[in-house]
Amino acid sequence: MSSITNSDNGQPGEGVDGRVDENVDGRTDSGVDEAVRAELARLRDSIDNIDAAVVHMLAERFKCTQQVGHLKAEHQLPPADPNREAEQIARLRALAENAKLDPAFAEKLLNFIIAEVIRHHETIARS
Ligand SMILES: O=C(O)C(=O)C[C@]1(C(=O)O)C=C[C@@H](O)C=C1
Repeated sequence: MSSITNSDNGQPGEGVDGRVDENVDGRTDSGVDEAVRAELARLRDSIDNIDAAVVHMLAERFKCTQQVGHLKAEHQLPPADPNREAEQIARLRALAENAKLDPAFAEKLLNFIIAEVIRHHETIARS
């Protein structure tokens, strides 16, 4: 091994300074360029933050829809409201287009979430 950051045990992994072993050509022993590894790690940090935000936003959305579910059950309203859904889909598709996100994907995602909400509403109505 020709590490330039690790002076000790000859094993791949972190060097004494906490950096990943890097060979003289800037590659780790696994063959990944150090700059590529660092860029991948930076992007994955952002992805992890975004995924956490998505989870928190979804949790807040489901808190609202649970309240809607109770309101609907108390007032004998049907779990699904297709007119409302059509408005939401049209709105979300427009938002997606503006944001350069595939509108078909945005629609599928919303339908997936709403299907789960309707399932929750039906459970609440039965209880
Ligand atoms: O707005 C409602 O009536 C809801 O029950 C919420 C919701 C949604 O998740 O946005 C879910 C089911 C309905 O078909 C429409 C919308």
